[in-house]
Amino acid sequence: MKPTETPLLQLRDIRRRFMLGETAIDALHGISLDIHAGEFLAVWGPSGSGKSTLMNLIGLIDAPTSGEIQFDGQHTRRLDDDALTEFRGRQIGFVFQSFNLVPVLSALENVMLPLQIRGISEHEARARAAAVLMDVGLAKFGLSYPDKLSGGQRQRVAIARALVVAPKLVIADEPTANLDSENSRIIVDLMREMNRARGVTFVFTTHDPRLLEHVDRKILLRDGHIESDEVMQ
Ligand SMILES: Nc1ncnc2c1ncn2[C@@H]1O[C@H](COP(=O)(O)OP(=O)(O)OP(=O)(O)O)[C@@H](O)[C@H]1O
Repeated sequence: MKPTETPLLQLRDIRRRFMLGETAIDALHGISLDIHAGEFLAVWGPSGSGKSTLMNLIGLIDAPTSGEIQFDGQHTRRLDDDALTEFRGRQIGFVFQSFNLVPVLSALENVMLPLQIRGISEHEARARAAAVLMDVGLAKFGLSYPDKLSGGQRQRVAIARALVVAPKLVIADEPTANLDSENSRIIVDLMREMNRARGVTFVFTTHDPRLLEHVDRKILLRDGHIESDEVMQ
């Protein structure tokens, strides 16, 4: 990270209020944060602290109630829904705790899907997807369907699917929540390897402090506030 570079993400005084009937729930209370290209960052904290809410805002899936988010210098508030969808599709990959693979598609076809949605030919999509599957160690499993893969393997497919469009940012909300501790470690190591090899920025959330050992930076959320923001040496 070069300190003079424009941050990949700039969040300024972000607030997010949910209304449950007449009751207001303030999930985030004025978060300001810069994330630089190439960072490998974990957001952690207790249940209900606002981690998923923050991920949805950083991933441009949700909009803040107030405050400003710039992605690569672009004021996201100025994008309409179609522009935002297109922008998100090009710039951001997502990994979910429940893997979210399409059960009727093979591992390779799942990874091809984001490329085909963008109109890339089947031939090219197949070649690009196969290359990324190889990078995540699943070259031999391209023809396997999700129900024949272990949880750890499914999450590797999901990481390949997130990376195949060559996004600047991958957001992973609790990517290890459905995995045992050994597979959790393997998934965090794989994300780290992909971060280093491809220069892709990763932001992931976790409840598990053991997974914070190899991150560049860890942000502790509590009650919708940043309690600490530690950069590792
Ligand atoms: N759609 C919603 N409607 C109402 N309240 C919500 C909504 N989404 C989140 N909240 C509330 O906002 C607060 C933060 O929730 P959030 O899911 O971001 O926390 P979290 O840290 O991700 O929790 P967990 O670790 O359990 O997933 C909680 O009080 C939650 O109940």
